[in-house]
Amino acid sequence: MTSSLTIRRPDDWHLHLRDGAMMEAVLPETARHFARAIIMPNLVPPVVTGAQAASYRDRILAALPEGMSFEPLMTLYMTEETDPDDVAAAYEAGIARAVKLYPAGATTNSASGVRDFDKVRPVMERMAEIGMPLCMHGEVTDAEIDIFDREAVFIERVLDPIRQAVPGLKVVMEHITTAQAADYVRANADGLGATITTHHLIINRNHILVGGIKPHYYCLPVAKREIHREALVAAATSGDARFFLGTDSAPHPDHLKEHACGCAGCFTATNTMPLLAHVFEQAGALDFLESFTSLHGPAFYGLPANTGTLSLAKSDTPTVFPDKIESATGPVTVFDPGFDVHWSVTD
Ligand SMILES: NC(=O)N[C@@H](CC(=O)O)C(=O)O
Ligand SMILES: [Zn+2]
Ligand SMILES: [Zn+2]
Repeated sequence: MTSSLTIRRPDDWHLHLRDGAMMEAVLPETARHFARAIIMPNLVPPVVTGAQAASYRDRILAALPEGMSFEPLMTLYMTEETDPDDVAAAYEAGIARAVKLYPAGATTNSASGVRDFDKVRPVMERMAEIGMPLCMHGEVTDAEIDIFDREAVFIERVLDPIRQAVPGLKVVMEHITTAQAADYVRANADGLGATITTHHLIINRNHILVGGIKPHYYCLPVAKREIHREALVAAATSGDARFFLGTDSAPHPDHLKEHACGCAGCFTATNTMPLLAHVFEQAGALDFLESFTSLHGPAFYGLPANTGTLSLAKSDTPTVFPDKIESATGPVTVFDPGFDVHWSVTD
């Protein structure tokens, strides 16, 4: 039985840090274990321009506690007015690493996102030329499409046509939740990757709905059937370099989760690494944990892997994680996997 493990320091390729008091509360939770993260731009107002991304990056670095090191990798929120020159300049200056596409209305703070994909074609063409990745929230928003089908329909109606129309565009399918998404990634070798969250490797839709509604398990894309969770575990633990960790850790204060119209998002920054060690061990794939959390992401983004390490150990007694993180905007519930986890981060 493996009881300890040292891997290269991991990165999080999809993270929500928010801003202000919430950012101060959640940033140490990520910086404690992760060297870098792709920072999502869905603030209010969104981070659209290179100048906005640079000032958001400065606010993140200013909020970082003494003695912690962390590199935020910034993204730009794509709108129908996004200027290709501004995007290219921000990429070339190292200010922005990727652009994020939210179909308008698909998720938290996506109202300024894209309605007409033809309008953003020039930006995507420019990105393909310079090799800048496009991160996609892959769900259609049509009222008549069932929420559990929105990712699969997005692949057919939006993602595949965009990839045909803009050859060479590097795309990350963010937080994939279906077997169809994993299959699509595998079937398309060139410049296509996918992030997988911690929580989608653990919960299926029953966890949200059976025995009473569990608002802390509600996120977008919503967790699907068990067969899809199994497909995600198979993809994440396969060693296939196109799949890598993006926690999508998305803090909302409890009073907005435990609400008649509860916000979407699971907060997993605090316990992601022990949870993943558990999931990978259960799948008999502990040897592939490092490639999923620390090697495939940098390779996709064209960055070096981290030189530092992270050590985990397994003990006989279950690890106790905090139930909540306190913030000046209210407590944030830490994702509860619903089973005992014996792994913890030791160093
Ligand atoms: N995943 C979520 O359920 N919520 C995210 C937005 C997103 O990543 O879609 C958030 O910003 O709260
Ligand atoms: Zn999303
Ligand atoms: Zn997200």
